[in-house]
Order: sequence, then structure tokens, then C-alpha cells
Amino acid sequence: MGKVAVATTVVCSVAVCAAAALIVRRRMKSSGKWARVIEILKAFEEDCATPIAKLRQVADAMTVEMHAGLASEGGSKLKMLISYVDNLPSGDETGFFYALDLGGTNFRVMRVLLGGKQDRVVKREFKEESIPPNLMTGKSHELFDFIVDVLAKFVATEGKDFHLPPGRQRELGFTFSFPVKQISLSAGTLINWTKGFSIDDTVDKDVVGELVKAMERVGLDMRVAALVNDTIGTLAGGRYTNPDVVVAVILGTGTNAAYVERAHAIPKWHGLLPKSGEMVINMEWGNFRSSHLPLTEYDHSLDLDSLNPGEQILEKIISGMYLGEILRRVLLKMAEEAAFFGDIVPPKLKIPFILRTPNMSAMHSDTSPDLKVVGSKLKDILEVPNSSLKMRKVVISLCNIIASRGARLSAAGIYGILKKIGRDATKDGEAQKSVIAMDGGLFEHYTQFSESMKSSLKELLGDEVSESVEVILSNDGSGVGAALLAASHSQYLELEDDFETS
Ligand SMILES: Nc1ncnc2c1ncn2[C@@H]1O[C@H](COP(=O)(O)OP(=O)(O)O)[C@@H](O)[C@H]1O
Ligand SMILES: O=P(O)(O)OC[C@H]1O[C@@H](O)[C@H](O)[C@@H](O)[C@@H]1O
Repeated sequence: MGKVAVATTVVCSVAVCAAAALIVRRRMKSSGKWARVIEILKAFEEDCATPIAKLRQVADAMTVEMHAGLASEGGSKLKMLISYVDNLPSGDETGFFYALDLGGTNFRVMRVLLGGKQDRVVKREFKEESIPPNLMTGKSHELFDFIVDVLAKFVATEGKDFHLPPGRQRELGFTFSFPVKQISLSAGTLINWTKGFSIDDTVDKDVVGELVKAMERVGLDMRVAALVNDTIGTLAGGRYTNPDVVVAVILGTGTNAAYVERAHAIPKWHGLLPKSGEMVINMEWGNFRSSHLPLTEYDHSLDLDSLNPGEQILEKIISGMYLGEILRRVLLKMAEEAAFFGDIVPPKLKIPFILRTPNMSAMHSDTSPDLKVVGSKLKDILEVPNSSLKMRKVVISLCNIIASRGARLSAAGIYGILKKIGRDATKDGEAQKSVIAMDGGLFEHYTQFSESMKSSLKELLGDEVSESVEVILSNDGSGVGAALLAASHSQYLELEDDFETS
């Protein structure tokens, strides 16, 4: 063979070897990176694990903290707030009432015509608005002016079906989904903001007073007959349709729970014992924390970056505002440390809260063989144009880990409440029926979450007792519940009572 040919052959074979070496090196590098992805995934799964034994520890800790929070003010991270609701709706409520519901994402206005035991809710109209994010961190009067503006526009559309007896003032129930220290059923001061809200000049203010001032600024003449947390409203609305409702849980932007406590089991209550012998407690369970909670590095960094560091720890690993953000943080680590989306970290992936929980649940419920919903969400939200099936499967695994941790911990919290009120076991073979009224967009729309929560609760209760515990979706119970509580505290009630007895 000529020298040229030999040289060419040598050059080619060197090039082929080099190319082969490059491919091998790239494969080894990519397999090394993939191994890192799986390592991150496995570590996350382990840190989020909620075996039944851990759930029982969390439930017991919740029960202990409930006792501590009822024993003294500040006795626990669980505020265990007295609602001044010592009588839940009887079903006899009648009349025409408004309800306002300020949540973590949405603001709802509603009017209901109540027809007593016979006709129940004769008519109901409502309107929902998203709360402009800038109002969540602006000035107090701006938020309340927004609320009153929506309310005034809604009142202006009042039709002939809703009529007030002449000379009467419109009355409303105000559902306020934040921790409030109630001083009566219709007054209370904001303890602190949560979720995405942070408005300094509302803290320690009477939120009813803020609302009334905003109404006066526009000449809207309405009386606030009740101020309730959305869990209290949901409990009241739930009890209106089901007499066995004893607990209400919200899984929405935030999370919280309320339940019916025996008035004599509230050492910090120094008022007169209510005739009913009962008092509804707003637990503010989102603020629960315990060494038994399975917290990860992503939870700690999310908490540090939040508007309320060190607060609402349970809420930050369970509720709708945060689940998508946890997913984003894990994907970001995989992108930065294992080139999960390639050598460049997608810029969008670095934006906090860009990955919302509704998008997470849409990916989680993707049953297509090629997981095309996952692919399109990664493309539309994170601008990741191409993703392999194995990448999409990792995303599904992360959704499952995050959602089942939140769901199972919610179940543990409910189990802790049932233990507190002695409804976690049968007595002489009998078990009292206990109904848990649920509300909130996370529970209502994230099926894998709600199913996991219900199955975990059954697992904790055991077959026999779980027969007597029912979980129901009490959709917008808080709106009707607030109107019912307004009705039972209407300024015209005495007139009606006098009328009936005269
Ligand atoms: N399809 C969905 N899948 C999962 N979570 C959802 C879905 N839709 C809404 N959510 C969650 O529910 C929250 C809204 O809850 P909702 O109870 O409707 O309002 P608010 O929290 O304002 O009372 C959203 O912040 C979101 O986290
Ligand atoms: O209805 P949302 O916005 O999800 O609120 C649920 C809970 O969110 C928590 O952050 C509040 O402290 C509670 O008071 C509230 O009940």
C-alpha cells in the first residue's frame, strides 16, 4: 500500500477512534449525569417518605399540640382560635343574606335566600374574582377598596327574587381566610398574613372595621353580622346539609382545619360556657410543625425564600400554593447538577412559582403512552422544546412523591383531630358517625391528592372505624356557611322572634 494510502488509513482510523472515544465519553458522561438524576430522585423520595408509623407519630403530635393550644394563648404553634360559633346552623334560618369570601387566590361574593327547614337554600347567586397579586402586598385600604368595589357591583345586580323587607339593612357574613383573633362573632383582629399576602398596615387591625370603613367610602350600607374563617364557614355549611359533620378541612391555596370542641375542654376559654356546650375551633393547622414531619432541603429553601419564613411549615408542604413550587425546585436541582434539560439550565426554571399546582396535577394525571401532556407543559411553561419519555417519567415520579406526601400528612392531621374528639375508635362495638367536610381547589381538582388522602385516612383508622368516618366535598360550604351564620346573628332576629311569639 503507498505511503499516502497508509497515512490516510492511519488518519482515518485515528479519527474513527477519536469519534468513538468521544461517543463513549459522551455516553459515559450522560450516563453519569443520568445516574445523578436518579440519585437526586431517590434521595428526595426517601426524605419525603410517610410510612404509616410516621403518620401515626404526626397524628399524635397534632393531638398533643391541640391540647397545648387550647390550654393557653401561645401554648402551641397551633393557634386553636376560638370562633365564638357555639351554635351551628339549625336549618331554620330564613331571609336574604350576602357572603364575602376572601381566600388566598380568589375573592367570592354571594347572596342567598334561605327558606328555613322546608325550602333550605331557595336561591343562590355568586361571582368569583381573582385577587390582583399587587393587592396582596400593597396597602390595606387598597385591598378592602377592591373587595367593596366587587361587592358594590354585585349588589347592583340584585334581582327581584332577592328582596329585603322595607327599611331593612342588607346583612352579610364575612369569610376571611387568614388567622384572626376573634373578640366576638362579628369582630376580630388579623394576627398575621399567610400564603401570598403581606400587608403590614392590616396586622392587628379589626378586619370588620377595615371592611366597614371601605363600605362607608363608597356609601354602601351593609351590616357585617358574622366574621368567620373559611374552615368555620365550611363546617357551618357542611352541618347545614349533614348533621354528622364535626370537622372541616380546607385544601386550597393554603390549608387549615376546624372542628367542634367541647366547651369544657378549652382551659383558655374564660367566658360563660355556651348553652350548647360546644365551641367551634379554628385550628390554623397550617402552622403546625413537628420533628416527625418529613422535611427536605427543598422545603427549607422554599421556606427561607417565602414571605413568612419559619411560619406555616405544614401548609408549605401540603397546600396548593406550594406543591408546584416544590416540584420546580427539585427539577432545578436536577437541571443544575445533572443537566436534566441539557447543558443549559432553562431560564424559566429559575423563576419562583412559575410552575403552578394546577399544571402539576395536569401532568400527574397524564395517562397518554408518550406522556405528551408532560411534554407540552415542559415546553409551554419552562420552554423545554424536547423531552424524552424517560425525562417525562421522572417528572411524574416527582409529582407522585410530592402529592402523596401532602395527601398522607393531611390524613394524619384529620386522624389527629378524630383522636382529640374521641372519634378514632369504636365504643362497645359502636362507632359514632363522623363526617369530614372538605373544601378548596386542591382537594376538589387534584384527584390523585384527594384519593391518596382518603385511602391514607382509611389506613390510619382501620377497616372497622373507617366505616363510620365519611369524607365529603362541601363545595363552597364556606360561602353558604357564612350566610347561615349571618342569618343566625341577624339584627332582625329578635323582631322575628317577637313577631312569632306575639
Ligand atoms: N386543577 C387543579 N389542580 C390542583 N390544584 C388546583 C387546581 N385548581 C386549583 N388548584 C389549587 O386550589 C387553589 C385555589 O383554591 P380555592 O379554594 O379555589 O381558592 P382560595 O384558596 O382562594 O380559597 C389554587 O391556589 C391551586 O393551588
Ligand atoms: O381558602 P384558602 O385560601 O386556601 O385558605 C386556607 C387557609 O389558609 C391559611 O393560610 C390561613 O391561615 C387559614 O386561615 C385558611 O383557612
